[in-house]
Amino acid sequence: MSAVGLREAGAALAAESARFAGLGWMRGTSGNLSMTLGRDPLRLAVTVSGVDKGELGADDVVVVDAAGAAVPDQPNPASRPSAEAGLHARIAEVSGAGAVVHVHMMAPVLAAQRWPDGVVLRDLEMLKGLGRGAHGDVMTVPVVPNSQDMSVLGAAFEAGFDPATPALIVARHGVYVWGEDLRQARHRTECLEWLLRFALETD
Ligand SMILES: CSCCC(=O)C(=O)COP(=O)(O)O
Ligand SMILES: [Zn+2]
Repeated sequence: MSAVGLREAGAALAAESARFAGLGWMRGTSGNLSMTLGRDPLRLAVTVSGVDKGELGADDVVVVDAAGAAVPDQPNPASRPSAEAGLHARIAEVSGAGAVVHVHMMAPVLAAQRWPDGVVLRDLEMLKGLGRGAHGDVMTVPVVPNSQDMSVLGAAFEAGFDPATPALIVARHGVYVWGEDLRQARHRTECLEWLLRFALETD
């Protein structure tokens, strides 16, 4: 990808990050976002590591491979990709997603604590926001244990992957949501947060 194209991707990631930070879902330096740039070989634009994601600029982006490692010849060679880039890459590869969102909102972490075998959602209009039916359809959001090893998290994700469920909760950590692009991934994230809060507050 050209430096100009990567800058555009970085600007889109920065704008989305600012929205999530504004919602309080990327506190401190938490959270990270990615966009799929190419599939053969897999390439993702991912946010940089360890900075306030509400303050990103267009250059705060790194291109990574299928393992989440920075590829050679980056425009900003000093920038480190998100520590969770490897899981983004696995999700993008397995699901075909064009964008992956990872935020540290509270509802999925609380839900995973209460339902560690998966969070069951049913009979709610907001399920349509995740491509499901509002009646008679049951969506179980998978929960995997947290790990600092992205290949462990990636394997756990893949073992429970359901193409009709574009979300994964990492216990005591946060949530991953994906879609065909950043906008769809954001809408799904917003709807999932609503659904999880409903589940928690009505249980
Ligand atoms: C307090 S944030 C801990 C790391 C984390 O879970 C996260 O989402 C941010 O990691 P990154 O390397 O993308 O900054
Ligand atoms: Zn995280």
